Amino acid sequence: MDPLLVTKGLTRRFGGLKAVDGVDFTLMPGEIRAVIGPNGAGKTTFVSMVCGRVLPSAGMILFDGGDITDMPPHSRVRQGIAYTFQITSVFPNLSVYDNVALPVQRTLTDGRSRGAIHTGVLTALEKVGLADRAAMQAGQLAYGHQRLLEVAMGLALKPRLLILDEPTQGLSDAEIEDFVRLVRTVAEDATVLLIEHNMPLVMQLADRITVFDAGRVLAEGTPEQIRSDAAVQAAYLGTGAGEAA
Ligand SMILES: Nc1ncnc2c1ncn2[C@@H]1O[C@H](COP(=O)(O)OP(=O)(O)OP(=O)(O)O)[C@@H](O)[C@H]1O
Repeated sequence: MDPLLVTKGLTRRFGGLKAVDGVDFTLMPGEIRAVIGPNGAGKTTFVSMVCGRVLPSAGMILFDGGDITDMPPHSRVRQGIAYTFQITSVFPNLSVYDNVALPVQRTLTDGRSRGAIHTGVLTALEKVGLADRAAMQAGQLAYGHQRLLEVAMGLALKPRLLILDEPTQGLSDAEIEDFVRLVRTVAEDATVLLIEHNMPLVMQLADRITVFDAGRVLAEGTPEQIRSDAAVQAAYLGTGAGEAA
């Protein structure tokens, strides 16, 4: 099987700081990959380069074998890279339904078939458990539900790669359980790249974990391998990141 995503020597400098420093990374199709690491380790900068919001200072990004390093973000979306970010991107004055209808329209070649839009919106909302809130104004949703709406907006693009940046931030324990189920469902059709600070969730959900530290990959492996990695424990797990961060 060929990798879905590869980065080679991926680097991003901000002034004198190397936020991401020569990262070689490979993601196989169908994987659920978690990216973990201390605050400021470069996780968000890394995934931002994958989706095109931040341009690399050096290095290369391959998606499904093709070089996307210089491709604009909207073209990457068309290739199947969808992302949700820490800062909520829902339109608060639109309904939940209309928020999801926007990305659904982007996936339709004619863009106007009401039936196809309706089906696409409901499928995405049902996956995240928000179908019964379709008529609500998005800004009236609880914070956790707004995060789920973002995931629905990402799913509506029918991505091959779904990038989630701290999706469980602000979710209750019950919502996190639903989220775990949701990601497993998503992973039946797509590859998931997840930045997440909730370690029990990462250990439970990820097939593999990549640990960032100071812009570099400190370790990579299965949850068991990462849990027992001394360098990871010293840099991260030992610092109480399991409870908080
Ligand atoms: N646009 C920017 N301009 C300057 N410095 C930046 C910019 N974006 C990120 N940085 C710096 O790059 C480093 C990596 O930041 P990044 O947000 O990628 O880390 P992170 O691992 O995602 O952290 P967190 O867990 O806090 O989200 C940090 O030192 C940060 O201050």
